[in-house]
Amino acid sequence: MHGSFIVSSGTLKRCLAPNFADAASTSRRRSVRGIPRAQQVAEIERPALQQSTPKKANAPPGTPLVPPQDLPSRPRRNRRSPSIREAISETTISPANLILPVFIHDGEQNIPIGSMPGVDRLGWRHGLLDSVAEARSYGVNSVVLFPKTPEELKTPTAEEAFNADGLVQRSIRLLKDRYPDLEVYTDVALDPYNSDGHDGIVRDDGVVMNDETVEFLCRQAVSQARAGADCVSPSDMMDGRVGAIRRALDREGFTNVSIMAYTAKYASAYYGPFRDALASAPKAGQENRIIPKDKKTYQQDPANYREALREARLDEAEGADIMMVKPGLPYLDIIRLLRDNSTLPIAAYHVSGEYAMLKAAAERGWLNERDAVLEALLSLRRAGSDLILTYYATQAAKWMAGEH
Ligand SMILES: NCc1[nH]cc(CCC(=O)O)c1CC(=O)O
Repeated sequence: MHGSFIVSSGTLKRCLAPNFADAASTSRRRSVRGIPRAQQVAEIERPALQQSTPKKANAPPGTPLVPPQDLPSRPRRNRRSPSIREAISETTISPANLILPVFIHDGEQNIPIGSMPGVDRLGWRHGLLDSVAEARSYGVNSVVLFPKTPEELKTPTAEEAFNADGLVQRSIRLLKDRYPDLEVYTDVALDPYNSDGHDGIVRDDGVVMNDETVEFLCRQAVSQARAGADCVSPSDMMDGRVGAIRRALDREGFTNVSIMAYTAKYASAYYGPFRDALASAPKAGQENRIIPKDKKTYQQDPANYREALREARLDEAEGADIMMVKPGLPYLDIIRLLRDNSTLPIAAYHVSGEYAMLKAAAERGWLNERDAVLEALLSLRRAGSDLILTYYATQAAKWMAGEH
């Protein structure tokens, strides 16, 4: 193995650093009249270094300690073998970092989702239990639940969200009954239950009402906690909801239930396949009512960076246990921003559109799916996230275990 790295220094200079080698030999040959060569290098090429570098006792005055052409910087030495690369690898990822989002419906069959090949709406009993069992067998022990609500149960005020016997509440009980050590996360927002397709309650004039919505979110979070959820995750982006939910949970005795806040959630085009999966996109307006066609009055503008820090300070002060950035790859700078400005764990949501892009390219043979997915997830970790929500969770854990 080492043999492959033994190349004559002349060849190395020609192959790897032709410009550097040329520059070094030219400077040696060049002579400036009346000045000794060592001094020429020192005075002409490195005046600043000459002043600050300590000198060997017996070296002539003006001799730089390390003439630059004799100590070329070669970062490739630290990449030359798998052992050295592994030894100095800065970022790791393991199945324990992953949270699997699952779509569930109130039926028995698993139903494929067109824009997310490989992901199904799971039958809430067997499909869900099987999927969780498989994830756990590869070390993924966290799930977050997203329900597909039948249209007839949706209302403008989304009461189904806190039905004690609703699909999510039943599914939490089923999961915690079977796997008490499973970490069950829930989504807190009204969109899967709201006939208008918004995360909050829409007034007739089209305003998504903040404080009224927060009251409903508190009831939703408490009902999920009562069913056994370990962590509730407000994804609605209403103001003040983290503090209100914290107080509501504590008042009901759920001081151990945590809150993973969607802190910096952007009004993104990358949620398209998710809204297909749940039929939860904003609905068209009606004659007597205005319904906003997008979520820009509550989700953040993709152009904004500082705003994420403002949201993070609020969520932290209001008692969030984990802060999330969403989507993932297009927002690596925001993950890093939060990481550097908080001591809380940071989560990243590798969303449905990111999954769909990778799948589509892989299906066409344009990307190596395994390598591209693991690189994407590693990048989310490198940017500073502790947890990653990804539809690839089980598959990625399989790849990490060396399976195909
Ligand atoms: N509050 C709803 C919610 N929770 C998670 C996602 C998107 C997740 C994904 O795209 O994978 C959305 C969609 C939205 O805000 O419209």
